[in-house]
Amino acid sequence: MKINPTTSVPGVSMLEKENLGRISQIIGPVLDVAFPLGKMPNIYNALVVKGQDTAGQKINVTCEVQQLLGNNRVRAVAISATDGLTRGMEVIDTGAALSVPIGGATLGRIFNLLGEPVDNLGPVDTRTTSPIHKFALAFIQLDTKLSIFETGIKVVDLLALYHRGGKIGLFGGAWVGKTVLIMELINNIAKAHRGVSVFGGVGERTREGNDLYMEMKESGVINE
Ligand SMILES: Nc1ncnc2c1ncn2[C@@H]1O[C@H](COP(=O)(O)OP(=O)(O)OP(=O)(O)O)[C@@H](O)[C@H]1O
Repeated sequence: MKINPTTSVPGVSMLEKENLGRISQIIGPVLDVAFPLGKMPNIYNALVVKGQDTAGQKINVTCEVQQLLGNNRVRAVAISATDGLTRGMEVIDTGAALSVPIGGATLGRIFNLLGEPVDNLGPVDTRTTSPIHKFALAFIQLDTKLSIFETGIKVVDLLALYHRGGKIGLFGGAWVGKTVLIMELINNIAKAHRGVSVFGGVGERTREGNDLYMEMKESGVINE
């Protein structure tokens, strides 16, 4: 059974309660969690830490299992800050990878990595969700007719074509224009199509993510 940690509110379902672990080590964003014998979560499962820090503030941190360490321990990476987490805290295995909303309702919206809207434009229809880790399509399912995904950026469309339905990464040295290029892509694609859905990654916590967020705010792509 798949559970979307972002939609399993309020509280935690009984199924989630069944598989509880405890934090055994925290190093920055990396958590080691010990689970009962025979109840190890799978790699990529989402774990949720809910509790209170020493100041009484509520904590709700989602992590993703990256490694099985042996001795019933897993190593997970937190998707948000781990401030306030302490050893011994309860960790819930949600039994599934993180899922995010997909489909028409997501167009023109901006989400964090948990699939929660961060553009203050209200809730999004979360009936159709998809896990963030999936197997790639089989060759026979792929469209054999290649087509170009036009970006409207001349140098890209001419020299480094994007394949429709493919994935792209943007790598470059410091201050060479990665953020500007991403902004331009978002802007052109949103105008050319019905909109664009933006899912933030761990970068949300980095200066890169903040730059992007601020620029989108200034250019009116998001309202806040
Ligand atoms: N095509 C361009 N022509 C002129 N200036 C540009 C161009 N692209 C980006 N810049 C300028 O270069 C600077 C760096 O751009 P940007 O922030 O997009 O780089 P970055 O690669 O994302 O940087 P960082 O590695 O620090 O995240 C900015 O001042 C931006 O306005």
